[in-house]
Amino acid sequence: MLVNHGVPETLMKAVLDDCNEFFNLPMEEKMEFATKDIWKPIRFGTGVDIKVEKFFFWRDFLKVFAHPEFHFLSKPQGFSEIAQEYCKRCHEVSMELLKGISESLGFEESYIEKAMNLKSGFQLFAANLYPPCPQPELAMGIPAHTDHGLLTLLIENGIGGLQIQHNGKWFHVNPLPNSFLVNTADHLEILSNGRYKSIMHRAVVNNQSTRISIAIPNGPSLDTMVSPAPELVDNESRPAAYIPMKYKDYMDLQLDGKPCLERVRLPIA
Ligand SMILES: O=C(O)CCC(=O)C(=O)O
Ligand SMILES: [Fe+2]
Repeated sequence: MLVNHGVPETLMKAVLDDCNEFFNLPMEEKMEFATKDIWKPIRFGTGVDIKVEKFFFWRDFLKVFAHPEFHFLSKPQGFSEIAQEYCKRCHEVSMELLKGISESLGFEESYIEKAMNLKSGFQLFAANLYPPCPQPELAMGIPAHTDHGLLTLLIENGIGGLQIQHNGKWFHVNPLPNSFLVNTADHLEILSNGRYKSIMHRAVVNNQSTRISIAIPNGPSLDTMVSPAPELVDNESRPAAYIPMKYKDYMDLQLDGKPCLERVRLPIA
């Protein structure tokens, strides 16, 4: 949980309000952006009422590519400007955190920025809507997963629902007002050769209030080949635990819905 991050409270509130307005648009207007193609820069999806195995998935989402090129929608009015400013501030916060993380791994502060080509890093604006669900015990907002990228900055509208897994158990996360929840993600685990772990998380739903969350994953540039940092690999004592893969190709792995990290993790002795 990150506080004192310098991103104005008014901006965080404005971007959540605009997401609420977007989700309140008539379904036909949102369905213009409905696609299963993950490479479309603006993508809307609705999962409410879709049953997968024994659960309903109770979530609508909007995903927009925000960096290196900023795409956005023209509705609701003013959303694009607010979201652009918000994404820029999140990019700055994640760059700062990654400087500290570089140092914690024994590198100079710009190591991750350079190695992952963050000047043209891929950033996504991902808003989630979880309407009240009449039978929350039969539904899941978003199933257990880890995020791609390096760091995800998450905020919500004061209604809880996020859970993270620790030692095989699920824990509710109750963020402080105006804080960011920062999740370490798959490519930080790969780059650090497992020193940082990608956080397994999910979102549950409730039968009272509508929850909105905004996740901003910040990743390498799409054509960066990501592998464990050579300085953190020692063939005798600490062999590379992940196979190298371009970030873009890793994103394509998501298409079949299986956990991607398992596909690049090597069984090490
Ligand atoms: O809504 C949440 O708290 C989690 C959202 C999430 O994990 C995601 O969008 O990747
Ligand atoms: Fe996530």
